[in-house]
Amino acid sequence: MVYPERLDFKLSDADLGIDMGTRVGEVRRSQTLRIGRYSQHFVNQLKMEETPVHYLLRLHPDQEGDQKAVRAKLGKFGLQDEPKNHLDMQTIDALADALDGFKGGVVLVSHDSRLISRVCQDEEKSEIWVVKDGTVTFFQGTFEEYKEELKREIKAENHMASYSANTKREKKVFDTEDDVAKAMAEYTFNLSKKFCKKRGYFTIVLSGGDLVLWLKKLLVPEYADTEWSKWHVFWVDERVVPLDDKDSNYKQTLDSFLSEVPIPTSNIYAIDQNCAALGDAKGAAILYEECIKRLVNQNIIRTYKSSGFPQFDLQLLGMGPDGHMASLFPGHYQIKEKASLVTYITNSPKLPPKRITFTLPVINCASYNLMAVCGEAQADAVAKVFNDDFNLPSARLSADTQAIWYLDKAAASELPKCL
Ligand SMILES: O=C(O)[C@H](O)[C@@H](O)[C@H](O)[C@H](O)COP(=O)(O)O
Repeated sequence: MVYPERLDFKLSDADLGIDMGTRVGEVRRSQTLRIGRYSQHFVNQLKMEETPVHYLLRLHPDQEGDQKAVRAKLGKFGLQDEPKNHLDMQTIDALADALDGFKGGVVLVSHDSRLISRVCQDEEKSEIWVVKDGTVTFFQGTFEEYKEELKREIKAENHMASYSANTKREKKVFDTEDDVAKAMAEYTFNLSKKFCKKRGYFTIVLSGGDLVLWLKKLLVPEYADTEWSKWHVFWVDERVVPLDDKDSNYKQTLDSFLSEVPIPTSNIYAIDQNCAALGDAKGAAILYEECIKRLVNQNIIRTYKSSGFPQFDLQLLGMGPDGHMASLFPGHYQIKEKASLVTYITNSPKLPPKRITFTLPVINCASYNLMAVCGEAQADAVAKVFNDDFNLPSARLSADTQAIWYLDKAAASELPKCL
């Protein structure tokens, strides 16, 4: 592999991968670029009546032009690293005013939320980059939204309890994906029968991904006596896109399965239509949680023993190659959320980026959790889960009565023989 115009740069036999979101390019220094440095520690050398421009003119009296010309030469781009150190409140405000009025570009590195709030008020003129854990990531949103995100993160950390599984993880391996889909349908049918008889309702939670198509296996004559009218259908996670968008889990499930069975429309709980249309993930999560609580009050959804968390009869889940389940992704703090029933993410590694998701306590309170995973792409994550690598959200899956994994041979291919 050669790089254009860089014949001295050559790679052979290299296996390269580029992560989503990575920007690749070459950084070159413009020949006209001149870098100047003005340290605030020079403060003692400045005379009270002297501005930085005066100061520079004093050092370089040979500069051509008046003050204005010198100021113009000072540059169109400024890098300000913790500029407020040693400044009092009034001077910080003056700095903010100056930065606001500055016509060039500024990279401001600061811990001072007040200064950042002032300078990054206008989303059109500024953007937030978060420097954390050795990386810099672009934050999609305003600084106020970033502060709110931080508060949620801290709250989630505070609620973090040590993981303890309610039930032992079980598994069944099938020859093909089709066999997994059929077995999943049979499992669902049997539980529907059990709960409809026992309670007169069946609360079932679906997810997106391949599962949407596998549900079609329920449409065979064998399961014709399913009591569809008693079904109440929820989503463990949903993409916050308009309900008629091709990416909506609701739309996909409606098109492939729900439109084929007589489940009353009022028993199908999609996310709020307006929030979905506006891409308002936070609003969608709040309203979905309210909806769940309302159904708990109406005794349609049971509650889990003493904790009072909602308890669904069955959840059908899928896992991504990175080990995520629902919209709980590795390395994202939503997995630690213990206070809410439903939370949201606006930078999901799996697109689309805005999603809502049940939190781990809600997922694990379900009576039955069936995780169906097919394909070689997931084999590595499956092996990690069965080796109890709890960095993978799916490894934390449990249930009140049974947490069972249905795998095809390809997904199970990296499991050690002993497991
Ligand atoms: O909305 C979603 O994307 C899902 O609910 C997600 O959690 C899914 O279940 C897994 O990513 C598995 O997806 P696949 O079945 O496509 O591998």
